[in-house]
Amino acid sequence: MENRSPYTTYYAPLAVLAVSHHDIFVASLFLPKTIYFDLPDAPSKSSRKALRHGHRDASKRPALNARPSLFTPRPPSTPPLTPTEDETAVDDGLFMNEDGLTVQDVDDSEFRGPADKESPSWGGRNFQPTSRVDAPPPASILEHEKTFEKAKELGRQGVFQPRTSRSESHDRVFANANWRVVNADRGNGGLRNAAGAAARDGSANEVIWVGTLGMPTDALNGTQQKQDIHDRLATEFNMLPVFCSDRDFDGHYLHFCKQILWPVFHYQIPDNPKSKAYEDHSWQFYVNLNQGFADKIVKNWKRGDTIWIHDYHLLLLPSMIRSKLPEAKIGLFLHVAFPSSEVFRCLAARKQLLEGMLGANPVGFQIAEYTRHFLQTCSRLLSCETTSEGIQLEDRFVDVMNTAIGIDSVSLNLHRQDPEVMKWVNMMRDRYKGKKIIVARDKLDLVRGVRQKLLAFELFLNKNPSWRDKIVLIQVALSTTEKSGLDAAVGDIVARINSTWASLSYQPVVYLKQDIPYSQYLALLTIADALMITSQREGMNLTSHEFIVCQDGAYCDQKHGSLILSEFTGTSSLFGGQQLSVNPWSYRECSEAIKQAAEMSSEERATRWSFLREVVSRQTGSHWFTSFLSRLDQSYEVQHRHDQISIPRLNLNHLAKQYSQSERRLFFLDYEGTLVSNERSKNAVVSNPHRVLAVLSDLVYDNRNTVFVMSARRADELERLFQVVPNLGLIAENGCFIRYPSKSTWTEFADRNKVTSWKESVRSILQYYLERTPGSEIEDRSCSLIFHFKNAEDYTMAERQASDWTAHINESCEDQHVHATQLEDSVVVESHDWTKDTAATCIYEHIKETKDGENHGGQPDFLMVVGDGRDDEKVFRWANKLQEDGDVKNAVTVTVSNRNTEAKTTLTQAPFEASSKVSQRPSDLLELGISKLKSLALAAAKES
Ligand SMILES: O=P(O)(O)OC[C@H]1O[C@H](O[C@H]2O[C@H](CO)[C@@H](O)[C@H](O)[C@H]2O)[C@H](O)[C@@H](O)[C@@H]1O
Repeated sequence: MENRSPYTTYYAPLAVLAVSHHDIFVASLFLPKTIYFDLPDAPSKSSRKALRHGHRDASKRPALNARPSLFTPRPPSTPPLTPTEDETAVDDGLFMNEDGLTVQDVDDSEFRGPADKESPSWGGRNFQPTSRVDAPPPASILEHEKTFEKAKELGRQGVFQPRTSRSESHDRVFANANWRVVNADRGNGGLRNAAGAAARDGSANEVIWVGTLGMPTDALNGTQQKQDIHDRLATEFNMLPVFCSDRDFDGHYLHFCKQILWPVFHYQIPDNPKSKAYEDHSWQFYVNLNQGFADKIVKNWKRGDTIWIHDYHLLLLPSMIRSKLPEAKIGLFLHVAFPSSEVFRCLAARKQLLEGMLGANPVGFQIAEYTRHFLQTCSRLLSCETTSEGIQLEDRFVDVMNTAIGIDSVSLNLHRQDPEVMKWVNMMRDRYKGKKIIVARDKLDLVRGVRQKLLAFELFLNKNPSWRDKIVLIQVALSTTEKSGLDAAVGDIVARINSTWASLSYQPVVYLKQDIPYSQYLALLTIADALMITSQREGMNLTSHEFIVCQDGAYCDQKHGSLILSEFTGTSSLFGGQQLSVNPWSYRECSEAIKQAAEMSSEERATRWSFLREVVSRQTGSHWFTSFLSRLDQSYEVQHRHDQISIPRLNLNHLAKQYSQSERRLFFLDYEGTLVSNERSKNAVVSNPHRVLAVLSDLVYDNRNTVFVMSARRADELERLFQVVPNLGLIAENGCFIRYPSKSTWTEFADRNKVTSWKESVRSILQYYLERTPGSEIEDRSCSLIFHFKNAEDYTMAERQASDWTAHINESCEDQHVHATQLEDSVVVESHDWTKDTAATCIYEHIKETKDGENHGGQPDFLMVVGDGRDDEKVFRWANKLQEDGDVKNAVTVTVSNRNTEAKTTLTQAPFEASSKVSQRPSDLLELGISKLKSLALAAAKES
């Protein structure tokens, strides 16, 4: 351990963890390690070392003083001595940057291999097995219904993928080859760096990684080798490999993730009319792969362990694990953007995906915008109750929060000291002397906006011809699995700019369609006058952070370069406007930003840079890693405490004792769903109102009792219902109106002007939907508006759209303190200002102040609240607090529902009762309880 390089991400051996504590499983699609097979005809490690150490064919090697080919004028070419693909990512001690860029440990001082040279296609490397499937299927699959028909005929599920002609001998070669564990060249470098930094800083325990090897593994099926690989990774590297079939991986990653989720999460809706079919066909693979992860984690989990799931590849995993391990501590962090609900709803599997995510607690996002979108999407698509903090499910609360990832400057600074970086800094400084340099390194997919950037640069040159010869754009483009024709389009633009503006000594765009070694990458960030990011959407963008660190002037006099940054990146929202923020869709704006960057005074650059440096230093990867884990602990603690306190059933004997010992009693009894079954429920059995009335009459007979019934109904309806119990107090329209016992007048709490104003706004929205939903109607109550769609001609459609109407009102009318709630056949809109608990508080204060004995007055020493709905929870909380504060001697709060609650007792059926033949409904149970109180009350009355 002591000898490990400071650059190396450290993964402690499993044995150490086993004795110490609870484990942290970090589930991410790709493990930080993969396997290199030493095949008979592949270069051995020693021969590869020899290559790196200069024993390569001398005729192909440039002289030491040769100009670095990276920046040789046209055609842009590969840097000298670029090792072949199979040499990449094979040395231990690699460092990853955000995009999974592999970088050699600088201990290996002579080797400067390329990083992730061409983002090798899955199964496309010659030191690893080939996939059993052809991936991806050609785009033409969408044009040929017949292909699907044929697949169906053959009884196959999923994407129709012809078998490759891979031979049996291929499998045998790999089954018998020697192998080594090497650093993986794909995956989330930002996450790995953060985990490594947190471990180094001692602020988080080492983790057990769970992921795939990022290579086809069917060829290893049934071999001892597969088991050995598994065991070695588990025991020596703390990594649990998930082996899934090549077909599942292919369908999951290349199809569902890359063709459906990645574009949609970045606002690019697949517009092929047949892409729905495409999505359906790859969905099952997404499910299968997630299930593979779930099985692996469930098998290895023990009580107290933490599970932290990462990114859009594994969205079903939280609920898959939750269903097997209800008590597990599970967190989910989404690294990519989360789109607006309007975009997310285009996904066919939208509900499954959201429900999958909600198995976690907490769910984390990079920035507030994504959190907001997620909350809105859940509210709209799942019709669940949301607050700014999270989502209230029936049985638990899911915290939703944002905490942005950062970089590890410590490690980055160590790498910057590498003499190789200095070598490249010096070369490039000389090469571009007197010129402004704009740099960029992006994946070449539509989302990253490389095309827009080049067009903006072209516009800049067109508008500012005086800058010819004085400015260069160096664009590094990493290839992706995306097949979009973008490649050719970008190539054309580069050619056009260069052919228009180049001279014998000047090439305006240096375009490298390949990745570059890390040392060159760092050198580029160091010598640049500006970094230009024009992503159309991006979860964060850590290249910007790395750029800021490299611009401190420590290794180059060129410093404090400008950051031209798309406003659609997560990073943009953190940088307080000190970046040159651009809308990548506006070429004009981007070209002006280039001009501004090129002409900015050094004072202004310094001021902006200092601010950005401060943000980057504060928001580190290590901090992100530990703060998410501590938030996960907190969420779990709260949840667990709640689960642990199993709410006791109401003890009637104890209640009777409290009752008989008290002198002034105050009752708040909810009506719908509590005293009578909820008529909204499809299976409702309406209670016998006469029995309810009889029980209430008995209760109010004792003048030490003051009883209020709380209801959503209108005042006149309640009056009619309870006219035979005049001594009963009533709360109508969920707290807007109160009628005290024995009074005939109502007190209204709502401010009429306010009500009129919010109703106007809400009515105009409802009116719009009313006109488009024949059969629906708007009910105008004094303090609420109700949109009824029970009789809608197309009920199914109305029911489906109700969550959108609800969300629309909640978004538009937030400032007016109103809230819309979707019920079974209606959407109810009412004010936040007057609720059941505000009414209960008023009544309590009023009764307290009223002279003892006069009109049920005097300080209550017994308070009972019974209810079932979410709106009753606040009344429970209020009553519990009165007891805690010593204001009321006995406060009894009772729920008659199964939701998680603040009530101290429940009247729901215990499991054994539920199975008994004569099962009772909550309202019956309450009647029983009240009947018992009635007898006590009568007995007490007789005694006195
Ligand atoms: O291409 P994939 O294998 O599907 O992975 C998606 C990307 O994951 C990583 O980027 C994401 O996380 C970064 C760190 O939180 C964040 O800055 C970025 O915006 C996210 O997209 C990885 O760095 C990329 O290379 C992957 O493409």
